[in-house]
Amino acid sequence: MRAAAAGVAFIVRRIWRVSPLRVLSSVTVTLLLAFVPALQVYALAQLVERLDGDAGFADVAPPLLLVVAVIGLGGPVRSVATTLRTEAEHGVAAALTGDVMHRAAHTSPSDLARPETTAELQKQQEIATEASRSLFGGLVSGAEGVISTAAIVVAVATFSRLAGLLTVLALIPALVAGRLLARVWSRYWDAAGPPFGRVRYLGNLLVRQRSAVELATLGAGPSVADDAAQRWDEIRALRVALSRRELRSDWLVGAVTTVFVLGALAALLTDTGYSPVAVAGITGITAGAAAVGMAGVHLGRLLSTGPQAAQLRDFLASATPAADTGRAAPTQIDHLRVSGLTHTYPGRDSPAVTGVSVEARRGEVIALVGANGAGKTTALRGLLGLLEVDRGTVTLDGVAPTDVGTSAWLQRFGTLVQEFERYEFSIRRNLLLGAEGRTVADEELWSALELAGLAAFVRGLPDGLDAMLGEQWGGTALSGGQWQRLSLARVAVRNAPVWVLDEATAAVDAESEEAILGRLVADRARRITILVSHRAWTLRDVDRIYVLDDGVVLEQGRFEDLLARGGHFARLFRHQLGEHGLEGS
Ligand SMILES: Nc1ncnc2c1ncn2[C@@H]1O[C@H](COP(=O)(O)OP(=O)(O)OP(=O)(O)O)[C@@H](O)[C@H]1O
Repeated sequence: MRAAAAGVAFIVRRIWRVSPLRVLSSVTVTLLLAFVPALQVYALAQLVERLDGDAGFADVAPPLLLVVAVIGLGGPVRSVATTLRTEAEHGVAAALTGDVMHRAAHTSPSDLARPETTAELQKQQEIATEASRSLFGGLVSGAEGVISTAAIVVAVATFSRLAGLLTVLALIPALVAGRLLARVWSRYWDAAGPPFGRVRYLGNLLVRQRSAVELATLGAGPSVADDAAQRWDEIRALRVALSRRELRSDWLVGAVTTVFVLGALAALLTDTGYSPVAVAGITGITAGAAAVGMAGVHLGRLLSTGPQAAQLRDFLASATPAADTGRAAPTQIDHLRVSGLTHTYPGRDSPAVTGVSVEARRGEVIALVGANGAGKTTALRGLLGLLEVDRGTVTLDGVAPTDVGTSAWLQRFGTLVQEFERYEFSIRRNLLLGAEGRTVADEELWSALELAGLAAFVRGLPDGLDAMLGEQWGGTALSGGQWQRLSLARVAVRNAPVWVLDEATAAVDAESEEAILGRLVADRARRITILVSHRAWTLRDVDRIYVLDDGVVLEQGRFEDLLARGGHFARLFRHQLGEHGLEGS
């Protein structure tokens, strides 16, 4: 109950900040409507009293006109109330969805790397759009129901106090049912959350251009659609079970309410001595039953969605983890040291990396190599502070991630990840994504594009740096390799003191790859560069290669030394290198 009240209060405050005028007008009009049934009772009572054999039109005109006005204006005024309420609801949904997006945007990358965090964000986004809307609607309609009931009870009580009392008591079953259904609804949301998330994911696969084309090419679209349909079935089954319970509860509430209504009618007829004026009271009691139902349904809705809104409030208020010290990141790092890094992923028996130690000085290019699953990416994620490692330390010039906080730590890195995203923004915006808040001259953007081997292509575009990317926005399409070059250029614009390039040129053609790596190596002096590569020849000029196998560094050294040793490295690259070393070198 307290959580529901807290949630309602939160939504009311938020909606008030968004559009106070709409809230005020919506509440005022709805509350006015709440008095309509009672007014009707009053007008009818007046009418019946004046209807005797001697009455003329002038005698009955005032109450008659009141009845006509109440009935005639009721509909249009209600649609004004609905319009105002819907506008206010949309306003609060948009504002809260924006709040969730900002909260997501300020979540630390290490937190975002955990699946629970993204699941929570999705859940809160749903609450922001759905629950917040129904809550405001529920609050206004619930208030209308309660005030309506109170006004009717007062009107009916003028004929019979007992009838008034019984009408108000009819509220009890509706409230009890609302409370019970609130629990059922919250269990439904818990159970339906995962299939809803899955359906959204599958739906996106079928409508997002890249995955849709790939699935269509594979001929796999229908099976993904079937999969989605199955999840809908699961959701439908849960929803049907819920509807059945709602139905049973409605019947029960209806039956008990009917008993109260019958009691109220009997009391009314007895207390009015079966006089014609009882007609007004009868109208009041029947209108009261409807108002009671409305109050029960909407208050029940408040009880079920209120706690969710309270959850949303706590979620939005929760501090983003790893507050930073506020110190500016250094522009130069002399020494990187990773010592004894060990990490076991949740649910795994053995560590993905064990005791990994890596070192690099400014100006050096080092590489991590190993078969798929050897632990290279895990080691890099540990280095970036994106994992809570079991053991081991990472320092840059003696400073550890915990000394400065996650985002300040990450400012020291320019990272190109294996699964880089294709941001369908303009080229300029793409390049500036890692340098937000810094003024970057166009020359800097061009030299980054030069490094990544993309400058000639961008110069050829009519809008140059401002060319929009992504065909679905009427922009330019890029090839896979061009997207990767753009991501590399972004790392260059970021200009961080440590570059982490996880297969940065895997999609680039061999000739261009050689040129890009040549430029990277030539330009190495100002930074520490860490590469992950599966192509032997890209490792020739690297200062030190760390060879990982099953999460352990088996060998380290320069390219020729490792080859000469004939160990794991030599075996790993045997096919690429041919019998006597690098073919064609
Ligand atoms: N999020 C995760 N949860 C559980 N296990 C994981 C997770 N990420 C990776 N692993 C496991 O950890 C091991 C090392 O994976 P990692 O991604 O570090 O390998 P890698 O050397 O980078 O491989 P690749 O060359 O394919 O990129 C693998 O066995 C992988 O299945």
